[in-house]
Amino acid sequence: MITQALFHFVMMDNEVDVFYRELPKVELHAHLNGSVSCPTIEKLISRKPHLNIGHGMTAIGKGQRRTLDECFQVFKVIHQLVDTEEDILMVATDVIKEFAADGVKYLELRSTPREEKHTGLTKKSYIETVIKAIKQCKSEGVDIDVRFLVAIDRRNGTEVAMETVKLAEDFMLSSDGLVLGLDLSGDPTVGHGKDLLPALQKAKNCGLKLSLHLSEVPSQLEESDLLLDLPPDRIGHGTFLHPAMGGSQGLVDKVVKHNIPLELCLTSNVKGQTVARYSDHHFKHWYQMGHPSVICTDDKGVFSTDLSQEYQLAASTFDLSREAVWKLSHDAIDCIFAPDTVKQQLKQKWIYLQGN
Ligand SMILES: CC(C)=CCNc1ncnc2c1ncn2[C@@H]1O[C@H](COP(=O)(O)O)[C@@H](O)[C@H]1O
Ligand SMILES: [Zn+2]
Repeated sequence: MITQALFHFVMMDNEVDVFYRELPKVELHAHLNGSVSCPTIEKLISRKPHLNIGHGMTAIGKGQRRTLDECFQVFKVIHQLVDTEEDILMVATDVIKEFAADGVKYLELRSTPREEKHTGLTKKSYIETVIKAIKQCKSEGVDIDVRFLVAIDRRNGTEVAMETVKLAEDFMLSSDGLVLGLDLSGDPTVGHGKDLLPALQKAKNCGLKLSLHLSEVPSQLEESDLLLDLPPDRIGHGTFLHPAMGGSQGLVDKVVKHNIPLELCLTSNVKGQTVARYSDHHFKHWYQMGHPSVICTDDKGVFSTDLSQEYQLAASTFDLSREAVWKLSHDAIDCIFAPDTVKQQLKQKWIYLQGN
């Protein structure tokens, strides 16, 4: 598996300057099934040839764009390929090793626990299997600290959200600090956040950290206003919060007041067409304000990218010096959900790597 992770990395390496590859990085917004690389998809396809799934159906290549709806169809295809404990173990192990090969030193993976009656997969065994993969990579000495966020798919409504919070709480208490929080994701055009507020409030009260996809599409201003009062511990995308993007000063004020870091995913937003071009990305507004902004991949498999490329893209688009890029990756440490001791260890690692 190491060989395949390295192959993938060498293939992508042509496009990325070694500075970005060697830059130590923190990845805080990565959906497990959106992060599956081509070599892993190939292994999954060979396990399930009867599904007749081709590569073009699981990734969006260079220069391509898709509607948001088409992007969400891609996840459905991947979910067909990943429906057993064995698949999840392989996918999670490969994804972790690929992030490590890309210079990511700390990773918060997120995934929606799924039940698959025909294979016996349960939501509990789903999470247990991801945890098993994290522990397996650690025991093999893979140089990356990996944590897990349990995801709520907003499409599934109030009751499932409440069940997911309970599950996440159980694992938070029994996983030796591996399960740290909750993610709210899924098709932003479906459902309303107000129906999920009680579940999110409960999660917060029991000590789960919250990362919420907010204002990924323009129509969510009222929902964002409501969810920001929780407040969440981090925001995914927040594309339409800023007045320059059609949001409002009131929303920005709330984000600033609570000092809520943003997880920003340039390629995802451009390929999903919520941002027209890289130079229009809302990174520029928040970064200029000095607000905590963390570069992330979202779905490195689906969007055919990796974190080094995303840093390079941010730097070339917004004219960031190497010092500024280094500071950007260093400052991401303060936004992780793991405790202060872990932050200190990571900061030591950054200092060590800068000197070498
Ligand atoms: C369409 C598009 C531009 C996608 C990127 N933005 C996203 N917005 C909201 N939810 C997402 C996004 N990317 C992945 N997800 C969530 O992550 C799931 C896939 O990873 P997993 O099965 O939870 O392991 C998707 O089914 C979806 O619920
Ligand atoms: Zn996301």
